[in-house]
Order: sequence, then structure tokens, then C-alpha cells
Amino acid sequence: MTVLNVTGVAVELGGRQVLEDVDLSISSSEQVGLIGPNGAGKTTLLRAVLGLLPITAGSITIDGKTPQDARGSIGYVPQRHEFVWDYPVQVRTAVMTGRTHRIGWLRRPGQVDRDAVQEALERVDLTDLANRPIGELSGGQRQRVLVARALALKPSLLLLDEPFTGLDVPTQEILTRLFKDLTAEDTAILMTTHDLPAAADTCHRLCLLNGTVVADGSPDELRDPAIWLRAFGVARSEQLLHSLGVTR
Ligand SMILES: Nc1ncnc2c1ncn2[C@@H]1O[C@H](COP(=O)(O)OP(=O)(O)OP(=O)(O)O)[C@@H](O)[C@H]1O
Repeated sequence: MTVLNVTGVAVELGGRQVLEDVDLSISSSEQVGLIGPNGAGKTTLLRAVLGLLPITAGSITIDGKTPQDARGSIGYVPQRHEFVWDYPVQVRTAVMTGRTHRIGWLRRPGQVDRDAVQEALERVDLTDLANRPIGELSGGQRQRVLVARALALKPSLLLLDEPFTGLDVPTQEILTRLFKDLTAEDTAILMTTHDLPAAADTCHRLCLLNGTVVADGSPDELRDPAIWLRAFGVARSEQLLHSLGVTR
């Protein structure tokens, strides 16, 4: 079943066309890697899917709804530096903020909300740190807080912006396993990353973006080096091709 449907989407920022004619669809149980060079528009696309940026053409639906109407079923894990870590709250409270769209701004969390937060903490193995102030956490622990915060919504679509950057191998493995479990439970995942080998290993499909979708297919279908060179806007990059295990 299609969860995310992006058709002919264009986004302008500061008078500049950042995305043009972007098509992308993701089904439940699919993990898709969004790959592209710096400035390709990956974060912009995630923010458009979240309804945080206006689109100037095309359409975006999540479970058949507009981004604004679907906000309560999209989990978003921003890049770690975008979150305010010196805010004096405990881990459990930070994770509860992920449910704001479900609870509403003026209501207090109920038992359902507390249970969802507890389950999310368990899934990222953070129950021992639930009462720790977020400012005292390591980088890997902070990443797990952000993932738990997104999971507390029990989303049908999970958007991850560079979830593995700066993480040690054990933390990467915990998250990789978790994302696999989530897709097995029908969650659709769209993840930006610069870690191409890891993306090729873990994602069902890769979407190569550079202002528009240059290629979209399974890692096996994208073995032609010309596709990667076109996506990254370079004439020739042995290192890029080598890191992908793509042969000329
Ligand atoms: N608020 C803004 N106003 C104007 N231009 C912007 C704004 N935000 C981003 N841009 C520009 O839009 C383009 C796409 O940025 P975006 O952050 O989506 O790229 P990205 O693919 O996520 O890059 P990276 O891999 O470096 O994170 C860049 O050229 C960026 O400078």
C-alpha cells in the first residue's frame, strides 16, 4: 500500500528553484534511501513532506492526506544539531514532545500517551536514562532520543535526516535493526544519508536526488556508474564508485 506519494513537486527557497518535478512513492514496509550531494535538496524534500515548506507545483500525500492533515502520522528525526539540547527537560519529557500533534497543544498527556512514550523508550533501549536531563547525554544517546520521539507518534511514515552521522558502530547497528523491525511492522521509511555503502546494504530502494530524481531503484538496479556520476554532478569520481562497489 502506498504511504507517501510525491508527484511533480517543485520547491523554491529564497527565490531559487531547489526542487523541480520530483516524483517519489514509498509503500508500507519499504525503506528508501535518499541520496545526493550537499545542497541536492534532500532536507528540503523531507521538510516539504512534513508540510513545513510550501510547494510551488505538484502534490504530496501521506496515506492519501495532505502533509498538514497527516502531521500526526509522520515521525521526523531531524539532524541532531537542529534540536535544542540545552533545554532543561528529562529524556521522557523530550520523547513526549513527539506526541504533541496527537495530544494537541492545550491537553495534558494521558495513559495512552505515557504508554506510547514508554514503548518508544524501550525500542531504543533508553529506559535506564528516562529521567536523565537531555543536556547530559552523549551523541549516540541523543540520536536515540530523537528516534524515540518520532516513534512515540506510532507513525506510518518515518523521515530520518542523516540518522547515522557521528554514531559509533554499536549504535548504528541498534538503529539499523530497529528500522528493519519497523518496516517489517509496515512502517514506511525515507532516510537521507551520505553513507552510500550502508544505504545500499540496508535500503530496499535508493532514490538519487540532485534537484530532481536522477534515478530510483533497488541497489542492484543502480549498478551503472553513469547513474551515480550524473546524480552527483561529477564527471568522474573513482572514490565515489569505489565506496559503492560499482565497477566501470
Ligand atoms: N531557507 C533557505 N533559503 C534559501 N535557500 C535555502 C534555504 N534552505 C536551504 N536552501 C538551499 O537549498 C538547497 C538545498 O538545501 P538542502 O539542505 O535541502 O540540501 P541537502 O541535500 O539536504 O544538503 P546536505 O547534504 O548538505 O544536507 C541548498 O542550495 C541550500 O543552500
